[in-house]
Amino acid sequence: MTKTIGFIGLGNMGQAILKGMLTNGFTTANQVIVSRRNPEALVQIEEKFGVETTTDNRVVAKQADLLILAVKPNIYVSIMQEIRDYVKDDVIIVHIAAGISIATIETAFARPIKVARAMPNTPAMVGQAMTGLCFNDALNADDKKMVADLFASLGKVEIIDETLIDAVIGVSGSSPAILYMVIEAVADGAVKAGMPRQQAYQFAAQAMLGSAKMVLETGEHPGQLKDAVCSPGGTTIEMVTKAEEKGLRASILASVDAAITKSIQLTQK
Ligand SMILES: NC(=O)C1=CN([C@@H]2O[C@H](COP(=O)(O)OP(=O)(O)OC[C@H]3O[C@@H](n4cnc5c(N)ncnc54)[C@H](OP(=O)(O)O)[C@@H]3O)[C@@H](O)[C@H]2O)C=CC1
Ligand SMILES: O=C(O)[C@@H]1CCC=N1
Repeated sequence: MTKTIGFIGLGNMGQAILKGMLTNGFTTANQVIVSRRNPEALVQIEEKFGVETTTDNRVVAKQADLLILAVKPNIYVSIMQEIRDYVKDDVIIVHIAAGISIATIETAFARPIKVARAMPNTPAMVGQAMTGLCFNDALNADDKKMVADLFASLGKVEIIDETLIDAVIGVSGSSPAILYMVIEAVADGAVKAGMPRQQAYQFAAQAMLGSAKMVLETGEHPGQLKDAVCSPGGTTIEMVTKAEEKGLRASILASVDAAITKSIQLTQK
């Protein structure tokens, strides 16, 4: 990859993407330029990743062939107004914000522009992202492949229709937050029984990882896998009974639905 990759904003998600793409060889540090407002944070970023930094978003806009907007959704439009006269003609804008449609980006640039909309998640930091990706019609096949390769370097990527992006936010963009809560709660149970906390996190997180791999690698229905853990009259069926009694499934479904609803509301604003 000989293209210059620019990041405007480099917080939690931007750093997860940058770390993933450098670790997995999608690009090299000398091909990346980053802007954000906080100069001390930029010094830390230079030290940690070896990339060029600036506080001037327009400097990044001028240099980038692929420009990743990794700021919060509420400032997307003002950032686009700030940079739109500086970006290269054939720049690819990579947009990762919840609640902002491709059409909003096209309108903000007020000219034909290549837009890739991605919804990754922070497990990109460890090469295990799940990303939903869609494009506008301005990208050619090579452009699409390049952006898909970028996200493939962070974990798994699936090309989706933009109509599914809100569902992706619920199922994988936001869901790590509640999956961490599940790990925390499962570990709390073990701590209650006397296990040291750090050890409990190891056990709980490995159980989550192993269960996820079982779903992905056996292709079996999650319900079948659950049934296989439940010995008749055993401990697990007691656990499952309590989880149902406490509304675990309904609560998770409602939580995912809340994230999706919020994403739809943000998009309609
Ligand atoms: N966190 C997640 O799990 C996911 C987040 N996303 C999306 O990623 C985007 C970023 O989220 P996240 O990384 O969590 O947010 P953070 O708050 O962690 O990062 C935002 C970044 O934007 C920078 N920033 C703020 N104002 C400006 C400005 N005017 N010019 C340049 N940089 C600016 C901040 O740095 P400074 O203050 O120094 O300017 C910071 O680096 C959001 O749109 C979100 O929807 C998508 C998928 C998952
Ligand atoms: O909380 C948010 O809005 C972002 C989008 C998906 C994950 N984090």
